[in-house]
Amino acid sequence: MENEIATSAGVTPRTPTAEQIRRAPKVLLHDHLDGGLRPQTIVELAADCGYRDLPTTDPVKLGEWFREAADSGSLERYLETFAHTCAVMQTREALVRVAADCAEDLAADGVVYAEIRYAPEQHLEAGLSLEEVVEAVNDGFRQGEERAREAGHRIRVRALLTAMRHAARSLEIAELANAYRDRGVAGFDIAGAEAGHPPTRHLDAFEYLKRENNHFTIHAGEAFGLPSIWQALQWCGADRLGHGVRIIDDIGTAGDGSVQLGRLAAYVRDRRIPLEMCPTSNLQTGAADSYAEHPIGLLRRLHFRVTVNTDNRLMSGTSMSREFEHLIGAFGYTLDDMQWFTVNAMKSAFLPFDERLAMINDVIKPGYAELKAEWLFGGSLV
Ligand SMILES: O=c1[nH]cnc2c1ncn2[C@@H]1O[C@H](CO)[C@@H](O)[C@H]1O
Ligand SMILES: [Zn+2]
Repeated sequence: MENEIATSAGVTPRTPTAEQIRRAPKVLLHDHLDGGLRPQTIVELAADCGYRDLPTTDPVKLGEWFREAADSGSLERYLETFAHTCAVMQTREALVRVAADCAEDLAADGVVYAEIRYAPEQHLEAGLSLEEVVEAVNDGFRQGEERAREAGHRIRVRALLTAMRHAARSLEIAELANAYRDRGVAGFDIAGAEAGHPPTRHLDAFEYLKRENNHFTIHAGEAFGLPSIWQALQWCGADRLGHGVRIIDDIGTAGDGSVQLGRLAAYVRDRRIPLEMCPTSNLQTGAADSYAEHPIGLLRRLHFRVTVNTDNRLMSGTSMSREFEHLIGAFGYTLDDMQWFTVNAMKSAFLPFDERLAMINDVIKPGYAELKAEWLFGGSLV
């Protein structure tokens, strides 16, 4: 789209180009390691480990298969596709490679800070210990950061350890997250099918993490409504909400356009609870009907602490740039809006405060300032 230039009164907000969106610094808080593999890598790892159940070994068709299979309107069916990615992530070499690819791909897409989650308990089939899984993934992230640096990109990656909500290992995984806290692991999460698996089943894990002054997020309010969000916050004490889209059910809009927040929605906004929103994933699992109708539009207008995320780049055929392209198409967002979402995400990261502040002031704001100034010079400043 053609960029408009300044009016005499000031600068008309311009629609960012695809290239600007890619180059803009972005922060990613909700992305699953086992949901972001390159199709080519899956095919090669399957051949290496003798996994024969892939639906196809053609990388292009495999990418399409994941997107279509995940596009079912149900979270449970969406999650079935992870059997294939987890199957090829069972050795140290495979985990290092997938984690390194992940960091490299995100950096090439302009992501400067990412928290990548995965469930260590899903990578033990070939005999690795939980510790070996964490160390392999950490090593992969360091390799990917290094490869990105060589390619001229800067990214920092931290891991979040996920426990599966239908299983019974959450306390053990929480202890693992705490043990690796100063070694690449920034926090904890629970994921998996939401209906029938309330977060309160894992209270001992959350209470342990709180006693240890550690951080956690909970997938809540994605496939299931307000009770799940309420439990995640008021029983479990989550620092952030994975998705949280159903908070919209506690927000009423009157005929005159005025908005009324229920007690829970008001609490989420007042306490600045970060919402890790993943628009494309939500369209696939039926949590929203279209980008234009996605609750992120209203929540951003109401100044909730909203962040933009990918969830599963493979299953959703997406990237951070693509998520922003969809939102810009639906809501007319500008670089200022992108910066607002990005600063929100950086403020909400599980990094120490001084590092978050430095990322905002020394990386994110200068990055956006440079992009916003380009129209003055008719091109890139670099
Ligand atoms: O959107 C989601 N909601 C709930 N669980 C998910 C979602 N995406 C992925 N996983 C689950 O998290 C595990 C660890 O990464 C994945 O294996 C998948 O089962
Ligand atoms: Zn998720």
